[in-house]
Amino acid sequence: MSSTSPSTPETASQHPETGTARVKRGMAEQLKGGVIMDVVTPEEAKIAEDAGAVAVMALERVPADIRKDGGVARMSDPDMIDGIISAVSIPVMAKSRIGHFVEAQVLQSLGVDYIDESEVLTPADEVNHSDKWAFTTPFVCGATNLGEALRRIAEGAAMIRSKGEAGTGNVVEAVRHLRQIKGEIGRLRSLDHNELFAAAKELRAPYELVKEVAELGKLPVVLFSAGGVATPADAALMRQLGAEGVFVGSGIFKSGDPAKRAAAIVKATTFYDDPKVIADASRDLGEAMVGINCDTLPESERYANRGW
Ligand SMILES: O=C(CO)[C@H](O)[C@H](O)COP(=O)(O)O
Repeated sequence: MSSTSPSTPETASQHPETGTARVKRGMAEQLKGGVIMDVVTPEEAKIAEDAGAVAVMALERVPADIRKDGGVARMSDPDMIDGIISAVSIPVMAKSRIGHFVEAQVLQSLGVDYIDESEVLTPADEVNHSDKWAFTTPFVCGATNLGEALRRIAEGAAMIRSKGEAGTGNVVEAVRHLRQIKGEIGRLRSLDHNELFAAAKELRAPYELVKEVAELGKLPVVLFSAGGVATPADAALMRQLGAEGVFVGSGIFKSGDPAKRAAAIVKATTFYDDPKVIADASRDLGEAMVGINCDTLPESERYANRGW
């Protein structure tokens, strides 16, 4: 395994029984260019699959409803996850709370294809994320900046999504976080090798990972964008800004015509650099979800602040 990359060797050899980083990261590679849709029932999962989603994400409530209803947001009911797995042939992801490694163990035992250790659910641990190397199931995690992304990768995440502000229907934070991550990667590339040690200290990330990103000019795992994508043009924007795919939740299932909007977002994600196709995909979609202005959102209601 040491022939892969600096971010993988010790983990694979220390945990040979739990699946290799190469396999886990490779699964995310297969989703590139696609849309991963939040679903809360088997019926929604079917709508997502029929619309062309590359995977679905099972959760208890879409983020807009978590915001509206409040309370503690947890892993979905196992029966619901089983139902979603049976309903579709595409990969099924499911969310665990940050640091709730027992929810993650349960999700792995249910046979989900990916676990999202997600800030959208109520964190279970205010200090520690789960040790993701301890699982055979790969994990995706959110990040608002490069240091956060690299800390999650050091813990074993095999895919990163920029966080955005889930459940707002407002793409502004998704843009901010993706630009932040891409901008910091660009800055690392301009440093000479002597400067990478100080950069690692500033990023609060392992030196070997920082060096790898500086050399590659990208993360060593797939980078998607999430949180607030609500229209075909939003999805295309994130792709043009460098996201390798998008997660969409509330924007689809809190809209007037979920099936139509889901298909339109898939089309725009595929043809993200063709304004004519995006224009056509944007026609006659019915009502978009009502959004929230992020500058009026109190700090305590910002999910992106969860995780560190
Ligand atoms: O956490 C997620 C990614 O795993 C959600 O799927 C995503 O953030 C949904 O946000 P929104 O409802 O704003 O589309």
